[in-house]
Amino acid sequence: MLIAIGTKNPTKVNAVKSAFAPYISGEFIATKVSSNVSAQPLTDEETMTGAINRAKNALEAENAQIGVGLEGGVVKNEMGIFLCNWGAIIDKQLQPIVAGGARILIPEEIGNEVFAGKELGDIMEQFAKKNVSQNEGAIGIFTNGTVDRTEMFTQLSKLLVGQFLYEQGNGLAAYRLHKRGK
Ligand SMILES: O=P(O)(O)OP(=O)(O)OP(=O)(O)OC[C@H]1O[C@@H](n2cnc3c(O)ncnc32)[C@H](O)[C@@H]1O
Ligand SMILES: [Mg+2]
Repeated sequence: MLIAIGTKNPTKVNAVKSAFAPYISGEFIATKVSSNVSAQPLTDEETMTGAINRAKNALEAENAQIGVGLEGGVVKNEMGIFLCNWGAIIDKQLQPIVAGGARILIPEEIGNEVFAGKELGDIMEQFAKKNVSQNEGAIGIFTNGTVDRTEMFTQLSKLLVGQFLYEQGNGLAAYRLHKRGK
């Protein structure tokens, strides 16, 4: 089975491989695809849509059996600005399984810069004076290294593969999203 992962970011690729490998035997291929949403999603819906689009685009680009997409974003509510992450698995049925990742508050000044139009990855690079998004991630920086971006995406990927296996074992499509929004 060919499993196409819609990114070249090593935190995402390594997370999918380590979460899927114990359960699904197959070959993994990392492929750079569009998310068809903005580079910096600002809502749960946009972030989830980006994950679904990456999964679909990866499946099609590599003619794979399964496509996987992971997308990072931020969300704002009355309590503050939070990291948000979503992931999706898609197969030839093209109806996605989705799961969300951990979320933490980010400093207000950083969140405001994101909502003013900058990418979080670029802000974090300036803030930490090194590449963050392909290493520990903002989540790793702001949790003092207790949970890094790879670990967060690994748990998210386990949620995805677990739902996929549950569905296969039970013959249910309960976890498939049937509505795709716009
Ligand atoms: O190559 P891709 O897969 O696009 O990897 P990316 O690091 O750009 O990741 P996303 O597009 O999914 O994330 C959208 C933006 O949010 C940033 N981002 C999201 N979560 C982050 C985190 O935990 N640490 C650092 N940057 C993060 C990221 O760098 C982008 O600017
Ligand atoms: Mg990106």
